[in-house]
Amino acid sequence: MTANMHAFANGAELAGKLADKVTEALSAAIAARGSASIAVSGGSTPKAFFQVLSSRSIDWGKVTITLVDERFVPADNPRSNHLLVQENLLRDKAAAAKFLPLYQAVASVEEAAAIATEKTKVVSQPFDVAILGMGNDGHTASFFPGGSNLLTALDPKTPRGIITMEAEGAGEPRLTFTFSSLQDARLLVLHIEGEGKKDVLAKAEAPGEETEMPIRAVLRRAASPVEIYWAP
Ligand SMILES: O=C1O[C@H](COP(=O)(O)O)[C@@H](O)[C@H](O)[C@H]1O
Repeated sequence: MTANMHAFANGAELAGKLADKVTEALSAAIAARGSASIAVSGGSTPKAFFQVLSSRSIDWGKVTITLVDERFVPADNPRSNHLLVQENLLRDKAAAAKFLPLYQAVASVEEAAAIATEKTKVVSQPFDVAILGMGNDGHTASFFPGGSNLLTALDPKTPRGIITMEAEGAGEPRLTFTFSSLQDARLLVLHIEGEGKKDVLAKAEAPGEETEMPIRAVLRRAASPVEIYWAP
């Protein structure tokens, strides 16, 4: 419903300030409830932020990290979001955190979604922090324009959990948390970088169908304010 823009001079400054904000949110969750949860995105954007966050003094043993979305590929695949998190976030002080992968080594992506939904039930109600990204096509999480399960994924009545998505722009079949799982995170961030993404955001903020630019569902209907972190 509400979006707040936080603009920074460069990616390094953004990474530091976003790490400050997430450190504060995870530490507050631990103080209030004894544990904390964070769902992070993959792609190319979050790498520097992950590296800065991994060195922050948080009681990481009480933090569970999972992914907003994942490709149906094992963790040694270069396109795996798990691999990105393994190499850039689950290191230094953050190596003590618990990680819940979405990918499961089973025969079908549907089976993997069912297993991942069960395994992540402990943390997603709601997340303390969810960091979303956005593609140039206006997708967020794996809510792709033209996606096989897009309407179900965006339906606020679809329960929390993970569903499958196939789309032309997605490459491999995907696993993604549903809109209902992400939209009420206590800290809901949209992390984007570059002038191109700023233009995509402006287009998404204009009138149009959610199915054409699924990020619109988050910008228009999330229960939590969307904190937009942007740098050129
Ligand atoms: O496919 C994906 O892309 C988006 C955006 O990635 P970026 O490379 O443009 O930063 C990402 O948020 C999502 O988690 C990922 O699976």
